[in-house]
Amino acid sequence: MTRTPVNVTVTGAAGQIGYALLFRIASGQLLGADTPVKLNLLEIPQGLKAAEGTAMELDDCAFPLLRGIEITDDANKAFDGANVALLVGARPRTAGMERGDLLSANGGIFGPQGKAINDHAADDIKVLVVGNPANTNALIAQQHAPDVPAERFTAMTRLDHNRAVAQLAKKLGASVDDIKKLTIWGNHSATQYPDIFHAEVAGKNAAEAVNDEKWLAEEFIPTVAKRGAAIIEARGASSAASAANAAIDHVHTWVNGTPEGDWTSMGVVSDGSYGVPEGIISSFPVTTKDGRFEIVQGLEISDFSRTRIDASVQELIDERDAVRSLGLI
Ligand SMILES: NC(=O)C1=CN([C@@H]2O[C@H](COP(=O)(O)OP(=O)(O)OC[C@H]3O[C@@H](n4cnc5c(N)ncnc54)[C@H](O)[C@@H]3O)[C@@H](O)[C@H]2O)C=CC1
Ligand SMILES: O=C([O-])CC(=O)C(=O)O
Repeated sequence: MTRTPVNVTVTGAAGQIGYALLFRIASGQLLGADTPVKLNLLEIPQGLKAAEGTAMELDDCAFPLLRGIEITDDANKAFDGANVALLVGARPRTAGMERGDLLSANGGIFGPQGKAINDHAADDIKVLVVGNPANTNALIAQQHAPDVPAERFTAMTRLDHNRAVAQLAKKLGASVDDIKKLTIWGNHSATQYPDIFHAEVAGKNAAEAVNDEKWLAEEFIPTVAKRGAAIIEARGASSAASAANAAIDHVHTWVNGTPEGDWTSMGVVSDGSYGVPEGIISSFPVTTKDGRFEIVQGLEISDFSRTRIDASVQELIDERDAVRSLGLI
């Protein structure tokens, strides 16, 4: 435990995901039990006091791995020397807000944060964007960081992945551990496509084990894709603990690797694989090793899957075109 601490920057630290996330990072669940961390918390001025309160509680946990907490409303300071950045803070959609307004408001956040990462983060920076619309916010940040390799900007679809694993396990009476190689394609939105055609349950093909295309089309896919809205409806607030858990999983897997015989889902910059236009940030099946990821190649895509992947990718293209026409990238 004599290692230099890893600098982890969290934006939106005083929000509900932040509250569910910071204690887990500080306890070692993000980077491992032998990796000390230093937390840099970025908030807007109105959020600073609540972030101070969370920092007091972090102190009170006496986490052995936590080597310091800085709180600021200045992105240049927050990302200074950052090795890992979790961009959680975003402008939520409020009543009467059009999509263009939402994209503009978030462009005003993720553009400057991307530039601050470009100018101040450590050379090995890894960025996860959680704040919605996550894929396009990640694209905006990436486009403002020309000196950072594009593949270091990722968007979170791990919550969707975990939701899909849980639903599939429930349907088959299997354990979540038995489910492998499930994929979320496309956007973190209601158009996402959770794909079980290459998934395995205890070594057998999951789609064959389910053998029920009606359940797939009418229950499984909509349940996973609309789970965020269902949580808001039930809880009166959006997913927070499960979103924080997925953020931990995403970074942990990116840093430590996917197990042999499995993959995960991450929103990553497309290299043109599977007909997804180069440059947009779309969810793909990926394997990770030594802090790098690779898009899984060579999967056969059925017509059922193709239509759904294309629809979600089209939404990402439309979002990219909208932020382009607003001058945000
Ligand atoms: N990708 C995914 O799977 C999921 C994404 N989300 C998204 O995560 C985001 C955060 O969710 P919650 O924590 O529940 O929201 P929240 O509203 O509780 O917290 C957001 C925090 O961000 C702060 N913030 C706003 N602008 C900021 C800026 N420019 N810099 C730093 N901080 C800023 C706010 O002051 C607030 O404390 C939302 O956009 C939500 O839609 C939520 C669940 C899943
Ligand atoms: O819709 C939201 O704000 C929350 C969200 O992304 C999710 O739960 O998947």
